[in-house]
Amino acid sequence: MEVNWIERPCRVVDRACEARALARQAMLTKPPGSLGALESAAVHLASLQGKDAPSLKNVWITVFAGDHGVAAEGVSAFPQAVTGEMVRNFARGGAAISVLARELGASLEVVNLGTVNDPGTCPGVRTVYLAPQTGNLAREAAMTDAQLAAALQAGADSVEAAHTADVQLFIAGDMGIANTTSATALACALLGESPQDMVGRGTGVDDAGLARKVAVVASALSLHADASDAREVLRRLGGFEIAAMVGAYIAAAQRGIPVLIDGFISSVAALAAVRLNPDSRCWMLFSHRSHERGHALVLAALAAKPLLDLQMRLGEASGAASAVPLLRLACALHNGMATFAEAGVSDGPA
Ligand SMILES: Cc1cc2ncn([C@H]3O[C@H](COP(=O)(O)O)[C@@H](O)[C@H]3O)c2cc1C
Ligand SMILES: O=C(O)c1cccnc1
Repeated sequence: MEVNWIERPCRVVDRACEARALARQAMLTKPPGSLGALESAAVHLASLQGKDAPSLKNVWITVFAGDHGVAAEGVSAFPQAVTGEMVRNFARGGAAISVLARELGASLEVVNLGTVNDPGTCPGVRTVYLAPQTGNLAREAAMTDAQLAAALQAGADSVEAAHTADVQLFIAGDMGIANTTSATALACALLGESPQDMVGRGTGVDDAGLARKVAVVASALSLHADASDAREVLRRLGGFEIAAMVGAYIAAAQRGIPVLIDGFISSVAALAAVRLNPDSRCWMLFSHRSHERGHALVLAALAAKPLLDLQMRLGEASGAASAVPLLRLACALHNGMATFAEAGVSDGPA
């Protein structure tokens, strides 16, 4: 039987290029390590791109959208109709990620996997219709096997389009009212954490909403406690857009395209991707620490140190997009600084 594509090997990272990048950093006119995370990011990008001069000229962003049945439990501060409305807003260029993508000169693709409030055909939106929404994970499995497979494939298809466009970085973003509930349940199940330690306010639920969210995640975890592996956990507790992000992260690692992880939702998808295909972890850079409560535990489980902590809690890939200018600076420093020898600056101990 053919191995499921999810399990196929990831591209091997270029360790010789990494060693050359580390050696170059040591020769640049600065005390070793003084540019901190900008140094390690440049070295990481060089090793992933297999280029002595890493570049982030062409950046690709896909926002995956999908609705969640669990919204019916009153776990979001906003109505479910917002998901479809925001798809239209992305298409018209008015969302935060639309502005950020324009500023970065990045390609922005929107993939609608199914919303209750159907935005219809919008320019720049690829529709991969799975259902109006997932099943309510507090009462049933979120997805069927076929829906999960199609969502994973939708993510891989975006990576294929990005590959054809010859991009140097892939960013995935999420849009789906109630998806912090889904992502939190998924993270709790994958990490064995308790809902009390993970559930946050998402779009800004009040204390009663927070208590409801904790109860919903707790009952979902007991309902799906017999889920046998990471794929089944993802099928039962995930969302269309979250599964598409998982598929995209794994496909990018297999294609050899570095990915920049966004906030909480994106990191939970990254965690699921790593559980399904552990070598995909090498291809991930982490952009920011979200204000959403559970993010710290998810980042710790991935041994991830994000570049920024701006108290952002939006999703849509907005945190990742905000970190791109820093990564571009990291590349420019790596490629453009003079070495001690070139500049005639003394590099030895005093
Ligand atoms: C106008 C608007 C734009 C958004 N863009 C991203 N999100 C973010 O908030 C939602 C998750 O939070 P919760 O679980 O509390 O519903 C997701 O749609 C996520 O992408 C938005 C939310 C709203 C309201
Ligand atoms: O960090 C995130 O991804 C996030 C946080 C709150 C709401 N939506 C997304």
